[in-house]
Amino acid sequence: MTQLLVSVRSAEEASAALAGGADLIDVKEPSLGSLGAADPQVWRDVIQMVRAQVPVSVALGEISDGERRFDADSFRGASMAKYGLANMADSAIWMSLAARAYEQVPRGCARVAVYYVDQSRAKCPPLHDVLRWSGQISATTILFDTLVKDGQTLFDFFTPSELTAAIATIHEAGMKVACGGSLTAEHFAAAISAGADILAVRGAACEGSRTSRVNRERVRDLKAKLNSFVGEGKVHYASNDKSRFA
Ligand SMILES: O=C[C@H](O)COP(=O)(O)O
Repeated sequence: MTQLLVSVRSAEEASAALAGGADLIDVKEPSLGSLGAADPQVWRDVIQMVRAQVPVSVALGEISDGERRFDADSFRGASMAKYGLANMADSAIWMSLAARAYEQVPRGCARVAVYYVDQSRAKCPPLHDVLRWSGQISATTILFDTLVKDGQTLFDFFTPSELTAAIATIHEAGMKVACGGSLTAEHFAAAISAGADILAVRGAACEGSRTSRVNRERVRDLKAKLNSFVGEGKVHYASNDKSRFA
């Protein structure tokens, strides 16, 4: 069943996301970018607050920001970790640079490989290269996200059928797929129909912009929307059938 991931920047926001029914909590600092790394003390605060009720993932920033060392202890209690690959498209050695950065993620913490769907703006490597490389870091999940948060969503860059095909390829490779990128409830049907395992949101869970606060009621509404598809199996999404899931 598709799960709801909510990105938070504090233990207080994690509490709101949990109370709203989030299935996974992701820690990031949204003012520092799409995958902005929060201070490891924030990771610890969130992990302590969540008390293993749901998995917690941590965002580690961009590989292109340069090597930032994280204390191995900071990852204690984190289930997943991810870096962004923005600005790596022109690097001949991005695969080894990125693989080296992931080496500091302890083995018990699953690695998530990220593909920015606004690839030309993000200047990130193409999807097929990210997938080829994901084996090098033993990634368990591929996250589709947008680098630039200007209102364009995942579906401004992927048609539903392109997303379906990409997810099928990733599933065949034995990995899960998390879909993010300014998704709102009205995108859920298309993403679930395409086969997404996880829907990753921040902006839609916040009171205002994605740098404002996560709101419990908003998370509850998003979870209710997701739950409305339970039992549907693959949602049969078609352009003339949107109203059923709107
Ligand atoms: O991990 C996914 C991102 O936090 C999604 O953020 P967004 O919904 O504001 O694009």
